[in-house]
Amino acid sequence: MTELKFDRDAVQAFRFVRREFDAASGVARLVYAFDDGPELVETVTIPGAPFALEGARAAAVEQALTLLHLIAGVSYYKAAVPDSIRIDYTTLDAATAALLDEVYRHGLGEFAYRNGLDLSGRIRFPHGDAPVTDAPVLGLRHHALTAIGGGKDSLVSIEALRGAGVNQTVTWIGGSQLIRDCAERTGLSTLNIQRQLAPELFEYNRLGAWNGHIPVTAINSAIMVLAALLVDADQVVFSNERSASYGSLIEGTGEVNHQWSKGWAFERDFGGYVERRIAADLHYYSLLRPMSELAVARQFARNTHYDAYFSSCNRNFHIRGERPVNRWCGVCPKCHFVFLALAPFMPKPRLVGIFGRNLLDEQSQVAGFDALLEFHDHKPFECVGEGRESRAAMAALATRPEWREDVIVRRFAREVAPQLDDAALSIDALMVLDDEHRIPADLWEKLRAHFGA
Ligand SMILES: CC(=O)N[C@H]1[C@@H](OP(=O)(O)OP(=O)(O)OC[C@H]2O[C@@H](n3ccc(=O)[nH]c3=O)[C@H](O)[C@@H]2O)O[C@H](CO)[C@@H](O)[C@@H]1O[C@H](C)C(=O)N[C@@H](C)C(=O)N[C@@H](CCC(=O)O)C(=O)O
Ligand SMILES: Nc1ncnc2c1ncn2[C@@H]1O[C@H](COP(=O)(O)OP(=O)(O)OP(=O)(O)O)[C@@H](O)[C@H]1O
Repeated sequence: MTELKFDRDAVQAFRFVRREFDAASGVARLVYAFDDGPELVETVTIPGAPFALEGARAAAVEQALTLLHLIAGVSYYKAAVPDSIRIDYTTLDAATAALLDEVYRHGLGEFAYRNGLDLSGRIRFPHGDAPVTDAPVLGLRHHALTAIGGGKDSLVSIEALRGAGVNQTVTWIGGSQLIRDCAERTGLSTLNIQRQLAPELFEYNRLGAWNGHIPVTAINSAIMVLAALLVDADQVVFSNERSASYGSLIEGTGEVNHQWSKGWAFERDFGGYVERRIAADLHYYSLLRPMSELAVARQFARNTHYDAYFSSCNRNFHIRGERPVNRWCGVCPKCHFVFLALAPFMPKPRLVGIFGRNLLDEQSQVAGFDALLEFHDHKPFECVGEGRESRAAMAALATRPEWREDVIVRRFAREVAPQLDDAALSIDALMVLDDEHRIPADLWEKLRAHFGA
């Protein structure tokens, strides 16, 4: 076997070499390379094969496969960030290139900031000027593929869809046992899609590749769109809340959003693209877009069914490496935020029971909570709510006898709250539902009261 070499500074071009889908096995192969280096092959396996594909459905699958190939390339492109991008097998149109420029530019925002790279004007997908045709209506079955991530958000969506009478298949990507347990706990039909990154990527990381966060929700979204066409479903449902559209405000840099591909701009542009260019009746939307994180937390707290199953702690989801012992590490920003967001809406013993400890009564956690409050620090690069949500939740706890003596709450009341405007600390203001979303009108009609009350 030849030894793998990688010099990120010597790379000139990132190549999208080819993409293949084998309908007999359900395996998609996404092939990339740097210059004339070895092929990097990522595989995605959709259960349910063999798939019978012909006519307009086969054409839509090919379009979706290409979109997935182009978006999933971000994991590899980031390793060298070369000036040139080449698509070996097709010429993109301007709209497709513009979507990809946006996904790479913003989706790699945190990566660029942390590595001190300036990506503005650097990412340009090549394109021609051929005219494009609108996607046909495929007559897809009225059915939702609902993405499940093991945390509270997707469980809120799943229960809301169930309540509204929408048929759904709970769907996840990857081999997480925790997500499988949550999915099975729903009692609904499930679909587990496997994904293997090209193993050379980990080797390249070891050899000094650029590394950092990638827009994983964009990749998962493109996988789910391909899966919807294959299993015949007309909706792909995510659970990204309004708060995901707001990033961390960094002094001297501006806004950097860790969760950009969970935000509204991505949902709007990706969802619109799917309907215009892949299948006119395939609808991609986030059911929680009108809601703040606190509104989602309130909704989750109304149901105890998942208490012993769910976890929002991302340390459960590493491809390799250790996982927390009891599903919650208790010290990361997501653990901090979810504990704080649920606290106003749950009896204290229930919440402490879920986490196995009271994070708000641990002196060593002060700095972690300060970052959430945007007090002496910026919002962490994690999927956590806005600073104003954390401040409102903490202010509510400061009025509750069962919480106000805990060290972090006491410190907030003493040192942070006096510097804040009381009017900006209202939880009620954060419960108002927003009108910016892509939820089908008839469904939203049924859910508005359910979410708003
Ligand atoms: C589990 C986790 O949080 N991972 C982030 C972590 O990566 P780490 O190196 O500690 O472990 P791995 O996840 O095992 O990744 C190994 C390497 O592979 C790269 N990689 C992974 C997946 C992929 O699709 N493409 C890749 O290139 C990865 O970059 C590593 O080099 O730190 C990384 C750097 O900051 C993060 O990129 C890892 O985040 C994962 C991609 C991930 O799946 N994270 C989700 C739990 C997550 O952050 N979800 C957000 C949504 C954010 C979004 O932009 O959509 C959420 O919780 O809402
Ligand atoms: N492995 C996965 N497969 C499919 N979808 C996923 C996966 N991981 C996350 N998602 C989806 O991505 C979106 C963002 O994930 P996120 O982690 O915020 O949600 P969650 O796990 O449902 O809740 P929480 O915010 O409490 O962690 C959600 O719609 C979630 O269902």
